[in-house]
Amino acid sequence: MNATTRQPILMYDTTLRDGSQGEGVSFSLQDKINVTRRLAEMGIDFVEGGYPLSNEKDVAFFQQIRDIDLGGTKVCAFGMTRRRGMKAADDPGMQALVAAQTPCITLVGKTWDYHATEVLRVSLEENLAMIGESAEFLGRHSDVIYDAEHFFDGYDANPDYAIETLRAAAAAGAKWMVLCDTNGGTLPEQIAAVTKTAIEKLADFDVRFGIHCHNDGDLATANSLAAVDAGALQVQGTINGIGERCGNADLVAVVSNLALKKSSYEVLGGRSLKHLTELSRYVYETANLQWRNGQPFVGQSAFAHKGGMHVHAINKAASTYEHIDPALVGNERRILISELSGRSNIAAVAEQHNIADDREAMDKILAEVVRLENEGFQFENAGASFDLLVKRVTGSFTPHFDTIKYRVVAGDRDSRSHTVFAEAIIKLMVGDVLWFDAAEGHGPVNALDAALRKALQGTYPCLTEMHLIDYKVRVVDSGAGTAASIRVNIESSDGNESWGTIGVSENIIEASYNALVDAVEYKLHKENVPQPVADADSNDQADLAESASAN
Ligand SMILES: CC(=O)SCCNC(=O)CCNC(=O)[C@H](O)C(C)(C)COP(=O)(O)OP(=O)(O)OC[C@H]1O[C@@H](n2cnc3c(N)ncnc32)[C@H](O)[C@@H]1OP(=O)(O)O
Ligand SMILES: CC(=O)C(=O)O
Repeated sequence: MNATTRQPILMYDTTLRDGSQGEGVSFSLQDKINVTRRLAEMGIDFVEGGYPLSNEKDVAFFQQIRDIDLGGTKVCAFGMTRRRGMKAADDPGMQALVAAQTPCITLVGKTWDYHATEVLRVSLEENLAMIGESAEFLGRHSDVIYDAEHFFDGYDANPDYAIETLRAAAAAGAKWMVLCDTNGGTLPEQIAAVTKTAIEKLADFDVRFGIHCHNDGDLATANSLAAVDAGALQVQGTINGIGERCGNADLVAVVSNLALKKSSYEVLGGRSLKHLTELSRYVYETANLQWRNGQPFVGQSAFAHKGGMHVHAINKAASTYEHIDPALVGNERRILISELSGRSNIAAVAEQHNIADDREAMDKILAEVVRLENEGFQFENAGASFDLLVKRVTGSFTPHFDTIKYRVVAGDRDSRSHTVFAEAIIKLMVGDVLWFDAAEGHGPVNALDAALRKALQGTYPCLTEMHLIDYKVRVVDSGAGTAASIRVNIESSDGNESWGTIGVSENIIEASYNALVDAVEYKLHKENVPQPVADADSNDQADLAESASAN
């Protein structure tokens, strides 16, 4: 390989096998097929689909995936060496692996003498026979990738025996030797030294090496990179690092570091990483897990800037506080507004308000943000409320309605349907028309939302497009140290855009109502809906539009 050629490092994804050993993770058959397709589109070289001895779902996966075109991506079935004291051909695990009909079979065997004698309760010779006979039997059907479980702990305890186990697999025809840091406690310098030695000791075999690291010391990515530098040509890991205990090496970070930081390697056949953030979020959603905001490269906070001094600098040059361009991995820069903001945060976020040159306006906005954060507000997830705040402070806010009063009765039980419901009544002025409405809902906020929109939809039909998509409540200590406040965050959507609003009060209903009002006002402002002009003839006597009705 000459100096300009990049060494390909193959990516082996075990999200569907080791990832599903993570607490709280379970994939349906369709999930597994969908994730496999996504991994193939990304250019992942190997996808470990599951353990065919383990369950019917995994058996069905291997049957169905066979008929799907995955381009150059190879599907692997995973299983352990034959059980002690039987022939490989008679072992149900071996038979299940062969029946999976995958181009590669990943065989896990014991490296650590302690595991062989204490866990499997076999002699060291029988363990070597189990590895060799299993690899030889499976190799008649598919390429064998040998996962040397506990390789680093085994090497530490008995280096000669650890190497013997690899030689047993290699002599039987296994194509890959994957060194596993199964307990995840090894340090990068040990990984590098032992990987290098293992490669040297097997120089007489035509085999390639890989690495499989767990994250118990929070070093799985660093350990994987150290092994690559020592000569490993395959990295096993999972998307988002999900997996047994503290998880596996996060392939998102491994791929990004190798592709963007290490010019001597090539991953994913040189493809772009611009769908990496999308893939990460897809896997979180499919596994029904919360995103990890602080996840390097693809997390929502990975390029989120909060400190005023940071934002000031990145407005001049993004590289002052960003290690890569977020677009390279499909992520985006975010500027957060908080009490730690400076004028630069305000100017960046309030770009559409054209106030970048108005230092006085920015100072006023900043002072208002600091004051409100002291009361328990937080604008990071309430961009729409911040937008309205800017309008209010700069004098460009005119409300579309004024609330006169509202009341909620919660917890009533309908004696016919036996359901618990809430009722809300609302009285408000739109221009010079008084609206008085009532609505029911599954809970107080649902009822208030329904009543508010019922009262307004006649005047503002575009409100029929919007609905609530998320509602969060939190108790917060206000800076004043008085009674605890309730912070309500509401996420609304109209199908084209979603927006966050906030309300804070000692009363949960009031906090919710304020967040709802902001949500509605934001929608009306973004649609440029004009505020109604009061009719001069009816100034002294408001029309009463009594539209209250039982739902
Ligand atoms: C490091 C890793 O992540 S390896 C993968 C771990 N993943 C999983 O365990 C998930 C899938 N596993 C399963 O579904 C089940 O454990 C099965 C179907 C494989 C086996 O189930 P069971 O037969 O009920 O066995 P159980 O799980 O209790 O114990 C493991 C058995 O495998 C044997 N075994 C464990 N590792 C190996 C190995 N590398 N080679 C041969 N036999 C092994 C043990 O000796 C034990 O057999 P014994 O009961 O005769 O002593
Ligand atoms: C093979 C495997 O999952 C491990 O050793 O951790």
